[in-house]
Amino acid sequence: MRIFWRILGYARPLGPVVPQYLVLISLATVFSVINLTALIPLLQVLFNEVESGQMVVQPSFSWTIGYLKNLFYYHLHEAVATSGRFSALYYICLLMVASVLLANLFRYLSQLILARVRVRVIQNLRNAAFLAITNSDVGFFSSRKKGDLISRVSSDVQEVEQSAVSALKIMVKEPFLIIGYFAVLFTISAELTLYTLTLVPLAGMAVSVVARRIRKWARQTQESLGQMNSTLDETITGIRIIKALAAQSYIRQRFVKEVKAYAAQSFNISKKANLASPISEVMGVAVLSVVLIIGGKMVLSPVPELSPAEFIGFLVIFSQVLVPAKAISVVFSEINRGIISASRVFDLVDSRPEIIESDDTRPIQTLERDIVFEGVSFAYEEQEVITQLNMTIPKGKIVALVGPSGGGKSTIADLLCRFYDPTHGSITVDGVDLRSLALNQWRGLIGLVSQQPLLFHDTIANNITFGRTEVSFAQIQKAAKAANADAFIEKLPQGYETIIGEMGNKLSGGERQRLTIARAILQDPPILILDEATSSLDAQSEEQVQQALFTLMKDRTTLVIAHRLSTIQHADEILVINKGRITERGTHDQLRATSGLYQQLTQLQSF
Ligand SMILES: Nc1ncnc2c1ncn2[C@@H]1O[C@H](COP(=O)(O)OP(=O)(O)OP(=O)(O)O)[C@@H](O)[C@H]1O
Repeated sequence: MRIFWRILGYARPLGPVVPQYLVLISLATVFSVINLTALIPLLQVLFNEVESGQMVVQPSFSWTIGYLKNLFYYHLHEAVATSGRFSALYYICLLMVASVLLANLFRYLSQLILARVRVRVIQNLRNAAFLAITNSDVGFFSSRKKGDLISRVSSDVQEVEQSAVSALKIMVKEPFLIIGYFAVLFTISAELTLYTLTLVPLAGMAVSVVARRIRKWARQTQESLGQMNSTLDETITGIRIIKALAAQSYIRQRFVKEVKAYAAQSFNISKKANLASPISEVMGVAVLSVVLIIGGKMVLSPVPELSPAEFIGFLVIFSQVLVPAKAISVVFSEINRGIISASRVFDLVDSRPEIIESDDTRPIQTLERDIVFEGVSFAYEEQEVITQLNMTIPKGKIVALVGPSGGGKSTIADLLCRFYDPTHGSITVDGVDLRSLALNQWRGLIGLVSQQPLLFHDTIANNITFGRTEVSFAQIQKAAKAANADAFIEKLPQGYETIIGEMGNKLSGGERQRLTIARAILQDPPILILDEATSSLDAQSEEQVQQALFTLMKDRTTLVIAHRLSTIQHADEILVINKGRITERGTHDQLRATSGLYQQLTQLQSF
């Protein structure tokens, strides 16, 4: 239930619509009740229970249903006396049509309000989940499955909409009707109503047992869905490799297995969920029969406590009570699914990043002097991947990291971006610990050109500006020119407005890289992290990318994870990183003169 209230909390700022809703639903209820209750006088007229000529005294006013009833009968008697039974019938029918019209009008208006609430809840919930994803640490994503995260933001939120939020509709509408109907039932026969009141909860209990079972299955179903999404995502992303390895049948088998598990679990849920309705229906009819027996006795006794018309009216109204009661019981079983999905979404929403700003955060505008790693060690889990690292990147200089794969180069770059904090030692920027700096300001000073260019299914211009709106077309073009990208862009059919496909898959590797370089040039960050691409480009492409990189690195403080000899030759210091430690350091010429790892690597030319 706590989760349910929390879901409703996402309706903010729609709180002020509550009174509006209450008024509308009350009116809808009143007219629905009038509509059904009109049946009793109708039957009385038909059964000749309202005798013509019999006049009653006009009742004196009071705030009770009894007053309304008496007033109605006063006018009914009058109508029968003056115009005859048939006209009375005619008036009652008019009353029924008018009341059903009004009831439905108010119900429609109240449902519009609920629809607004529903839409708002889902909108806010989805945004909150996405916000949590964008706020999460980089490390968060290595321990989570992408498909599972996607399914939390998409299908879990949808599940909340379909069940929990729809349940809201029933839960705030039907109780009003039940109360309204019971009020009338009480005025017809308090005794009979009391009997029925003791029986209704029995029916409810049976349904709640079913509801509890459903929870268990619901969580598993959503988890299976996440698993399926993961496989789907991996397959689409890696379709080239899957085909090249002829692994289609392997991946299909995996997917088929997951789909089967999902199907089995959702069938289990349906088995239980569909039980709710028959159980409540059978219980409903059982309760109705008991009422028939007790009420029948009251009508048939020598001194009837109820007239036949009242009894039929009672039964009709009581059968209507069962409709909302049944709806509520079904909702209780459905709501469980929504609650499970909601708790999966809230898990995500509640995840707190570990990398946060300290209370006394210091602002940073630019790099003045240097970045210093002092005794830095780092472990992702148990195993240390960086050990006692000392290095200085002076302002305006290029420091290159080289070394065998898995040595820890990317981890050093991640530490510099503060995607992770060192487990030991410190990183200082102009003498200030990185952990004390305003995080977003610091990251804003860093331009990251990575091995896997992040490109979106959007135009070239938008991929270069990357969310910055204040940039003119001339600036975009200038950046593209500096990155050696202008020539190929101009040749494209729509130039800068060409859509480049998902992850830029309509461009070549070299073109993609130059586009991200153009983006970095436009961003103009004082610090640059360059994770060079290992993928081999042809000589011409390589030359163009290289030139673009030199333009980019000019006058910037650069940490480069180097894979090309040409970049390294210009580095002010080269650090050879092996198994998390610096094993050699110096300039290209100095290191080449030694007979260490660096010399071996240069002989391979690419590393
Ligand atoms: N998210 C992670 N969780 C756990 N271990 C990780 C994670 N990322 C990297 N590692 C491990 O840390 C070590 C260093 O990895 P890193 O990516 O920094 O190496 P690298 O020198 O950049 O390699 P490459 O040149 O192949 O990109 C490796 O042993 C790797 O398996």
